Amino acid sequence: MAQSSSPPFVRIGTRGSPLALWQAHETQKRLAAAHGVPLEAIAITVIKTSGDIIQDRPLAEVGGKGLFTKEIEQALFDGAVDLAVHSSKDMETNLPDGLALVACLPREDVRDAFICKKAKTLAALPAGSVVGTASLRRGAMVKRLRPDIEVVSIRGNVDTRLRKVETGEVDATLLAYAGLKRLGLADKATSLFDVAIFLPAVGQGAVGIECREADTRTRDILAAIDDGVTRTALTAERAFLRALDGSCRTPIAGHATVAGDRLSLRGLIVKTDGSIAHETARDGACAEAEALGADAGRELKERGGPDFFAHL
Ligand SMILES: NCc1[nH]cc(CCC(=O)O)c1CC(=O)O
Repeated sequence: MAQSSSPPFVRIGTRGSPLALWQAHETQKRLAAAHGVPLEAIAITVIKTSGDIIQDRPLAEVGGKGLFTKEIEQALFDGAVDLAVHSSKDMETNLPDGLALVACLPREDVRDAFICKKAKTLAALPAGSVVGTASLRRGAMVKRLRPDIEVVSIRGNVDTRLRKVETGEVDATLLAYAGLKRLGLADKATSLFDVAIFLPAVGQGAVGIECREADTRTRDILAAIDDGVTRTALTAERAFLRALDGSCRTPIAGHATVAGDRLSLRGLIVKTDGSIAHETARDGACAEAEALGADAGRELKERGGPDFFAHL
């Protein structure tokens, strides 16, 4: 039945994958609670991105992670939505001029999960086993830890990847534990990698919210749900990535933690074949998050040299 409704309080743009929808609904819930408005007052618009459409080729080949955000960012520019909710891991290193990452939801567990029916851990997997992953970082780290294991590229959403293990198409895969938890699939994780040996991707487990930089109304609305600790960690991690010029094509890992007003960051670059890795760390004041991250990134860029990622 047609119903005259007042304009929405604010409008969210999101991809349509199950994980993206979870993130959009979580943002909607938090905004509704923080501002005392009904859920229905916060519109959710699902936007199909090129990344959702091109499913058959590895992401690094078809143009990287901008593919998952471009159409949503266009909707922001067009004024069709006010804010975009992303897995911050999938956000481009350099956002388009006029857009900004202004808020974060509290971070989920950052660890990578090992999913396998044949062994409890990567270390216990028989030589010659096949690990499927879409992530260059995970592939390179698997090679580094287990050069005797074959890494193949698989794409698709979380369900698709789990099915490939289930059907035996691959012996194991690695997924963000955060995504599994959010989808109610935590029990699919066979084991979890300690961050000390398997450093997560920049932004892993953190939901990032983007809006038009000059849109002070939306920025004020988002400030009410922003998790400052997560945003500080993300600031350091993303500055690290930016200094390295990281895209989906480069196996880079980075993870920051915050305790009080102090921040610790670890960063790593690794060759796709796992043969060489360089790692660094920074500790400092949260207020220096950006500078600490950038400094760590510059160090690794220098240590890696100009050809570190060149063979890709
Ligand atoms: N690239 C896909 C993607 N983007 C965010 C997550 C997981 C959730 C998160 O890290 O916040 C995933 C799936 C995965 O890496 O397993």
